[in-house]
Amino acid sequence: MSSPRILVVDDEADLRELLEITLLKMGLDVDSAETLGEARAFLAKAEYALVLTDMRLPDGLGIELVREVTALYKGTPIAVITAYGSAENAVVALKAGAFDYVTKPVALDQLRIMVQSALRLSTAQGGQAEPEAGTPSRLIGNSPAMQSLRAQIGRLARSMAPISITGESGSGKELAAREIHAQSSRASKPFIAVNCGAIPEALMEAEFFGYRKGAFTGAAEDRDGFFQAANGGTLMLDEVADLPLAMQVKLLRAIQERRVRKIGATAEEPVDVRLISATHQDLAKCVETGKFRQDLFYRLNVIELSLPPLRERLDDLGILAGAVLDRLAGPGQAKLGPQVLETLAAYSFPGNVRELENVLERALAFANDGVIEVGDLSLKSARLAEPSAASMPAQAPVIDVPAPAAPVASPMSAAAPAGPDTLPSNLPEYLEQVERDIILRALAQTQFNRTQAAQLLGISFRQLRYQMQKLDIHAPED
Ligand SMILES: Nc1ncnc2c1ncn2[C@@H]1O[C@H](COP(=O)(O)OP(=O)(O)OP(=O)(O)O)[C@@H](O)[C@H]1O
Repeated sequence: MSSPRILVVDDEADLRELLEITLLKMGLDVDSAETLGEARAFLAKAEYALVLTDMRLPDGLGIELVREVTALYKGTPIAVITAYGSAENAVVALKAGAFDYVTKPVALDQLRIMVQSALRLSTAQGGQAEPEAGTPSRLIGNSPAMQSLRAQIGRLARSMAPISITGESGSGKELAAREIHAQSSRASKPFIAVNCGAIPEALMEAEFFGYRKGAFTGAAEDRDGFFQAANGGTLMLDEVADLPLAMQVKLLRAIQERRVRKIGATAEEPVDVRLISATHQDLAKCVETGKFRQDLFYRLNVIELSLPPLRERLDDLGILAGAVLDRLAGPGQAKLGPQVLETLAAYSFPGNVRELENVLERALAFANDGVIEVGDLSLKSARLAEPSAASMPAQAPVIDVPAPAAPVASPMSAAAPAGPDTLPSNLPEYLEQVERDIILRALAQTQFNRTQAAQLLGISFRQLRYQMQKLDIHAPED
């Protein structure tokens, strides 16, 4: 069997030679072109497992080749070599469909990592441009929005370009990120999702980059961070807008250098991580208000993937509800009674698919013989959707379900001040009690619907879940 063949396109003889030698040593066959014209001639004659092109060539720009290869040789990944610090070129190339990039001076360890990743792509998918038709997706739904989303994911899975996923809370951002990873050549490596809003600022650097034994008090042994844990795979930065500015600087550096340094280590180590970020906030607005760095935004936001809210794809309600019930009760064991789907379609689902899951889980607990009736639903009447010809029954029903007994906030203990002028005797304990009290009140108000409680409190579902775990708050049936 012949070795995979790589096409190198560069007019600088020294660099070309270095690339050729490195690739040959990896057991690969190499063709070299000095110009776009020569590269086109090679491409017309042979199939390549990777094209690696410089950006400036005597007869044009490498980006032209990126566009041509992306359009004409769909199964062939193309990567570009960009000048150091030229984030713009790298981002433009990735947007145009480049698989990846390396910066000059070319670090050979990074080059090898990139080439291996391109080779995995051609072996994993046999050089196909799209994932095989019929591959089951985790993202359920047949609405046009979901079909287009799945097609985009299929294309995005084939590149290293950082993706920024936007969408309301619970709309499936993490699920989409997992799907991209699962369809990529990185699927056999880890997918690590990090909730940036849930990590205390003081621990962030250690959590992201790891530390060496003895780096600080309590560092009893070497520990990897998220970047090392996700090496070869995908790192999802969820709620990325919550990253403090100091951490944004460090993250930007790690992305630019593709290297990280553990706290207490002297040397940096290369990391091969595909980044996916997600937020339910408007990141561009965060840049305007100075909360998020422009340069990091530019690096993370190379490709945008936007998830539609559930209320904009109500056609999917039936299939989603069916899948959720099958998962909760076993296949075919539970179903929706008359008018339930219409009732659900009249609700605006601010918490999206997650809220649908919560609503059905709760309803199933009230349901007789696995048949959910309208009365088993506990939807907030205030949140019913604006009427829309497609989805609304004539009258939006108002459903009031008695709240199951939710724990009631306990009175403040001795840590609390006796009056407005007295100070608490133990501030952390006091603050914890205040937080617990507020969370419990929000949960009681929403009949323990965590999605709605998080909304009431203006925090994300994950933040609420994290705080509940921290404060040891459980749902009544837990
Ligand atoms: N299209 C879908 N098909 C099936 N399940 C879905 C879909 N979209 C979301 N879900 C389910 O909804 C729940 C929430 O999804 P996910 O955690 O991906 O949302 P998110 O947008 O990342 O939420 P958050 O903004 O709170 O982090 C999960 O249980 C997920 O499996």
